[in-house]
Amino acid sequence: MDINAVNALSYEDFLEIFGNVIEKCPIIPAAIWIHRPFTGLADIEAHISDFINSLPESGKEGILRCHPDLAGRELQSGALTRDSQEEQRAAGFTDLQPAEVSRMRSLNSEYKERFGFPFVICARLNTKRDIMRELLQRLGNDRAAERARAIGEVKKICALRLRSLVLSDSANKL
Ligand SMILES: NC(=O)NC1=NC(=O)NC1=O
Repeated sequence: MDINAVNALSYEDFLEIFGNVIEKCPIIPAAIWIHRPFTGLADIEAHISDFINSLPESGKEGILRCHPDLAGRELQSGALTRDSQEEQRAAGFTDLQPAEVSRMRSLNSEYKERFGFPFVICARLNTKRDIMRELLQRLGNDRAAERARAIGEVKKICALRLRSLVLSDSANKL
């Protein structure tokens, strides 16, 4: 789907397609729709980033809280969104050993205990080993630094989701 096709979408179709580029936060694409016509993928990303950056700390932490844990309850119960299921599978979280599952569960709860929001990382850009190492390392950050780091990861997840939505369609067109 090229950017002209994106710009021609009705609001409903735009939200249907782009509603989950930030996990379970349709308000963000709903808000940036007003900025069309977009000049390209980078323009959509920039408007999403500006919207997120404009939020107070509580809003940024709210976005983080909309993310499912990696290898968490939602994964175990099959309650993940399609995007998240695919990302967690790609990083190797769908076939963990029981010991790895409990390790992730205790690290995730230690992190949540410390920061008040879940550990978020772009799973597609990391292996499960990288992620466990990052989780341990980031536990040492202060809250403000960790909030900023996690929001940076949300933006990476969004960028990859946008690309797969827009480019995959054009790939079909080739
Ligand atoms: N807590 C998380 O980092 N969750 C996730 N990261 C991804 O890339 N997909 C997820 O579901």
